[in-house]
Amino acid sequence: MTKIKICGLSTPETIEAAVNAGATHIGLVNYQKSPRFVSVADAARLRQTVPKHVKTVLLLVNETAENTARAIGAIKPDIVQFHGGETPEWTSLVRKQTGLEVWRALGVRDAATLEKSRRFEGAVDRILFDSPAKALPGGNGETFRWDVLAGFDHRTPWGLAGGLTPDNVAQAIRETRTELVDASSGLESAPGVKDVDRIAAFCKAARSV
Ligand SMILES: O=C(O)c1ccccc1N[C@@H]1O[C@H](COP(=O)(O)O)[C@@H](O)[C@H]1O
Repeated sequence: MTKIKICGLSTPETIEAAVNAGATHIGLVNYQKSPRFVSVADAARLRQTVPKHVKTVLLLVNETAENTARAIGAIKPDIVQFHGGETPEWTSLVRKQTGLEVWRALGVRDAATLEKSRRFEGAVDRILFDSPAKALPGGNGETFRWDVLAGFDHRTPWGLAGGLTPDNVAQAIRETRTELVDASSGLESAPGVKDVDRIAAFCKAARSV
């Protein structure tokens, strides 16, 4: 069964909707420029509402060591997702010091950029292939050419992100054979406002494959 991460949740109601729809992971975005930003204090409260069988992913972008430690200590996520320019040395260090699962997002432009993921072998638990950064480093609602992933020799577990919606997620899974899908802005009625019906439709479509 494909793992499903619903990211950028900011209310107990939408977390409950994602859990009830079958999400395996929920994401909390602690990045101030995002319309999905949740403060450390709010994220810590929201995290308490997530049942144990669902993993909580804390998304950070180019944070300082101090802020990273503070956020992890307060929120106690299961997974930390780095979505900026974090180095393999940094992801490795966080992984070792916290014992948490660590993911790193990479923007895919073409086949050559996939080679970049090699740098993170042994330094992360999962690579998230996303569209290249635009106004935001992620959460831009844009897909990339999934065929670029075809034939790539993945040596690290990976997931697919970038512009996934209830309408394209089944095709994305069939085409890429990804074991995890991650969606955010495609499940909203307005920037930062998650739509519970779209969350349910997304999970249903992902589980149908
Ligand atoms: O969601 C955001 O605002 C965000 C901000 C900064 C970095 C990443 C962000 N979101 C992540 O980007 C991918 C793709 O999102 P989308 O489905 O295209 O909207 C996903 O991992 C989001 O969690």
